[in-house]
Amino acid sequence: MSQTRIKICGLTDPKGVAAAANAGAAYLGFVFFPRSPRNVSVARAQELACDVPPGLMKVGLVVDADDALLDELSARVPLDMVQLHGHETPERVAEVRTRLGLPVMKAVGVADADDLPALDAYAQVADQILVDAKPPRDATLPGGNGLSFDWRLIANRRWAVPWMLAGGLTPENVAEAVRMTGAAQVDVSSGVESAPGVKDADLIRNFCTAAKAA
Ligand SMILES: O=C(O)c1ccccc1N[C@@H]1O[C@H](COP(=O)(O)O)[C@@H](O)[C@H]1O
Repeated sequence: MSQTRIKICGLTDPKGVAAAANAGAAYLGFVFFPRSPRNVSVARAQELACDVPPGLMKVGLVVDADDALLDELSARVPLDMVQLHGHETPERVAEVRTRLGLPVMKAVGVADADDLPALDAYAQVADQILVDAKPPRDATLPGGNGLSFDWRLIANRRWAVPWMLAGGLTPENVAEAVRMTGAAQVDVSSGVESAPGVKDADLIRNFCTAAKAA
C-alpha cells in the first residue's frame, strides 16, 4: 500500500468536506473562480474551513487573482496553501508567495513535450507544482474539465519541489496514473462528482481507496 497523498478539490458544502476528510484526503481545495460550478464565496469558504479537521491542508484555488482578492482571502479564510491556476508568471508566483506568506502551488498545463520546460521554471519559484492537463483552446475553465494527458510524458520525472498529478483522474484510473508517473500526490475534482459541482461521497471514498492502494 502506497502513501499517496490526495487532494479533493472543488468542495462546496459540509458533506463534501466530511467525505473527503473521512476518506483520508490530505488536502481539501476551495475554488474562488466565479465561472466555475465549484465556485465558493469568501464567506462560504470561511464557514467550510471551520469544518476541516486540524492537520488537513486547506487550499484556496484562484485564477489570475488580483491583490484585492488575495488580501480578502488572507484576512478572512484560514488557508494553508494557495493554488494558482491561471496564467501567473514565475514573477507573479513569487510575488503572491511573499504577499500572502503562504506556500504556493502553481498549476501547469501539459499536452505535449513542449509544455515540460515550464514545469522546471515554476519549480524554481513555487513550493509545489501541479501537473495538470492543458485545457483545450475553447474550454470555459482553465481546469476542472475532467481531461487527462499522456502520462508517459512525465513518467518518473522529478522536480526540485514536491508535485501533484491532476487532470481527469477518477476512481478507475488513478492507480494506473500513479504507477505510470510515480506521483506521490494526486488531485481530483470532476472525477468524484455526480454532476458538475456536486461531490459524491462514494466516489470520493473509492478514489482515495484506489489511490492509496496503488
Ligand atoms: O474545478 C474547477 O472548477 C477549476 C476551475 C478553475 C481552475 C481549476 C479548476 N480545477 C482544478 O483542475 C484540476 C483538474 O480537475 P479535474 O480533476 O480534471 O476535474 C484540479 O486541480 C482542480 O482543482
